[in-house]
Amino acid sequence: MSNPEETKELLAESIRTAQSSHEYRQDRGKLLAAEKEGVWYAGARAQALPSEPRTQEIVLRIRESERIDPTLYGNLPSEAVPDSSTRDMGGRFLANKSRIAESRLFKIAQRMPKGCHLHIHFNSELPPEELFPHARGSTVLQTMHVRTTKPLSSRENFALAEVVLSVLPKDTKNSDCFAPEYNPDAKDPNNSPWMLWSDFRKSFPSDVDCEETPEGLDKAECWAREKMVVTRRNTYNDVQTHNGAWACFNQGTRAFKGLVNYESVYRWYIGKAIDSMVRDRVMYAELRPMLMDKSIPSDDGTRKLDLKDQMTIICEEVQKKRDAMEKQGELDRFPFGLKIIYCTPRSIPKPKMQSELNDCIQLKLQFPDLICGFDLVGAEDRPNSIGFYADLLVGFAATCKSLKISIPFMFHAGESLLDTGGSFNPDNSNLYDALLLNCKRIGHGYALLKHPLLIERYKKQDICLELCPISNELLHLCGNIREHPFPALLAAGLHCTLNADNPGLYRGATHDSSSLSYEFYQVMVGDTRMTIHGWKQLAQWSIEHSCLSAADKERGLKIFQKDWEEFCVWVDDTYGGYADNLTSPALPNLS
Ligand SMILES: O=c1[nH]cnc2c1ncn2[C@@H]1O[C@H](CO)[C@@H](O)[C@H]1O
Repeated sequence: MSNPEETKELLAESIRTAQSSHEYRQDRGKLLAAEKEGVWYAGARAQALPSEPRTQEIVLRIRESERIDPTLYGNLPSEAVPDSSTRDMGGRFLANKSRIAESRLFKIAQRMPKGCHLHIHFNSELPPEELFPHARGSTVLQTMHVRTTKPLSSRENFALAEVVLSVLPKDTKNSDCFAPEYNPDAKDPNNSPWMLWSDFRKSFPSDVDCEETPEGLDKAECWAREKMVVTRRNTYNDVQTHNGAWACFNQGTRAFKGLVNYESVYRWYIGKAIDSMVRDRVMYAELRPMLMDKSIPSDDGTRKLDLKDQMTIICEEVQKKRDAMEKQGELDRFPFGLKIIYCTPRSIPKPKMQSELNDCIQLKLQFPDLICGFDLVGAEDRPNSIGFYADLLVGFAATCKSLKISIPFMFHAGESLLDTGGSFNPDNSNLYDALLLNCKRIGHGYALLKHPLLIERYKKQDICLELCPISNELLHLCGNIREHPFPALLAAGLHCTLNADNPGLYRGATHDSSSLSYEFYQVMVGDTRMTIHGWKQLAQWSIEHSCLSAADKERGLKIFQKDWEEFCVWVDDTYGGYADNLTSPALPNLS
């Protein structure tokens, strides 16, 4: 033990060291500067407009003031237990939804030019609230049918039953879903489980409770809607599991399909989907329809429209929209139309996969400018892995090469916490096969951080990640955006884009058509290191990694640059004064 004199001397010495610790502070400054220099959005920052630091300052001031604003989030650390009106900024998406609607930061995210939307399932751009009015409309009044997987004769069955909508000829034999003797078997050729949707709506009891009752929908529609969309109750309830969330979601997509897949609405949908993207400041999209179902019905249910008919409708409606926009002098808002990524389920046997691959090539030959990729869909924790089909996929790539056509793979890969390709063996991870099969981009890539070698290889092969953060939360990969690995994936140097995946099913009960705006909002509140240079970089990558031609990409980037300039001016004009008057804490220097 040292004597008191020695202790005194040591303490005096340490105070002297602290006073002369400039060196430490300098080292620390250098360390931070080095990290900032190599930050993932350095490219966008290097080309920032002179006005961008100002935009950055406004956005940060607003974000940080909204974090502590008691009417929005109220995230002030305190010993007092906060009241039930507080929410975490970057907490659960659906719980925060009503706050986001009030947020200035969200309004800025809505106004921001987004570039391209590269990962969105075809049916889910629009919410069910916009589709139900069509399903009760005159053209399908006699033909829109419904079946349930249980008789709706007890309260319990209302909760348990799955629902499917479909347009069928008007002479379809009608059943009564509400009768105790209702037979739901859809596979038995001697049974017709279908009930006319208009009868179903009339017979629907008035005392069935729904979690959400969006304006304009009747009881039956609210009930059916809840079988389709992800709600707070079905995703956040404390006994929900990962598989449970996926099962609900899959039931939802099966139910939802019937609302979009008939001739008049399919046609109407294309234009409306484009309108919604334009409002969301998206300039181009690559949509993913599930094309294993080969046809959709005409409104009277008597004709079948095959894949060629469907693709023709898409081309016609895109052209109509282009013509209308050109007339308004607004073609730059959606200059390249749409492209289609052929999707088929990962659950099918090999011979079926072979015929799907053949169908994809046929469709590409018929619609060379429309078909731009091939993907496998469905939960990755269920069979099959991509590797299971490797021979067929290698053969497909070789066939495309000899036909001189390009159909790059854009597989869902790494959208999993198990990362075992639907097996018990981590060696079956889809992330290996996505690399070896030369994917142009992958859907999600959530699990990629587990593979440092793959990270390097993905970068080398310039494989872009289509991140879908809200989808990942709602399907139980993470608890909220702050737990999502996007900051680490970006910091690892991977090129990423932001995507809404299934916005029509993820939006909650609000009549608004934003989809990508929510994703951009989420990353800004999900990581304190996100900046508007980061926003811009993500949008620019979405153009660079799209399937547009080199000339279109160049044009797209030019349009984006002009839109970005206007955006920065708009932010200052609209929120500059407001932000200057905020008395928020000292802001971090992120520029
Ligand atoms: O995030 C996803 N991962 C994998 N499959 C998906 C995802 N979202 C939708 N689907 C699947 O795509 C088909 C058409 O929508 C549906 O089968 C749905 O389950």
